Amino acid sequence: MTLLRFVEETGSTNADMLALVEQGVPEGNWLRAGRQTGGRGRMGRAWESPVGNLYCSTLVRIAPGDPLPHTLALVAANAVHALIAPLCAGQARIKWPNDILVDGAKIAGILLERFGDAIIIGIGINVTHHPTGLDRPVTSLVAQGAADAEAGALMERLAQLFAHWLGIWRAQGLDPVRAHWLINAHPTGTPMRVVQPDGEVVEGAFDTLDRQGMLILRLANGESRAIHAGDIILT
Ligand SMILES: O=C(O)CCCC[C@@H]1SC[C@@H]2NC(=O)N[C@@H]21
Repeated sequence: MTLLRFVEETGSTNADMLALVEQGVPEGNWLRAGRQTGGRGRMGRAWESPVGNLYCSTLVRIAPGDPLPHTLALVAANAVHALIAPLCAGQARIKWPNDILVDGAKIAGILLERFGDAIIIGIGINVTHHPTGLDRPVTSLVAQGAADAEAGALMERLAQLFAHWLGIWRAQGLDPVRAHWLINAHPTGTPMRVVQPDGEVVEGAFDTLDRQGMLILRLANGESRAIHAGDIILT
């Protein structure tokens, strides 16, 4: 059963969900905040969180037989893409591992954090606002022409879409989730630069996503490189 909770303001819905997980909260719970004062992004970055955008977190308790936990990033990306794509004037695509871009500008981000058998999945969607002054293009649903988009209504639809893709991941495994992700991600051959967590930068072209959810990069010399973590810059 899905349970949606709302708070006007918090530090981070991921941090709050972590506290709920420690109290034993079951799967299916969602927490949404109107604004965050300490929103967390990937790679230790902050996530600007003014009123008007969607900030929410849920949890999945890993059960025996589940696919690899980190592949929940693909479940979340499929759900967020399905929510956003029909509302945007431009083309929405998934960027590995789990950003959603519209015509190359970031509109949503997903942050997975693990606590014991629980994976916390935090989702931020730019609805009415997007940050300015970044070194990368960003956009929002309103900037994409979805003038009526509203965070609360989006939250309900997102919870349904996430439950749908989680059910497929559990019942059928990663393959159908991966296949759908590939249809909606950057096409094979897309040039990209990968900044790995240790700072190493690798240039290449997107080849595919392997069955562990790793990005397979084709290097200029024809070799393949499997990337398990990093920041992707489309070049
Ligand atoms: O860097 C990214 O792309 C991931 C951003 C994730 C932001 C969301 S907003 C709701 C949840 N709470 C957080 O503190 N972060 C995530």
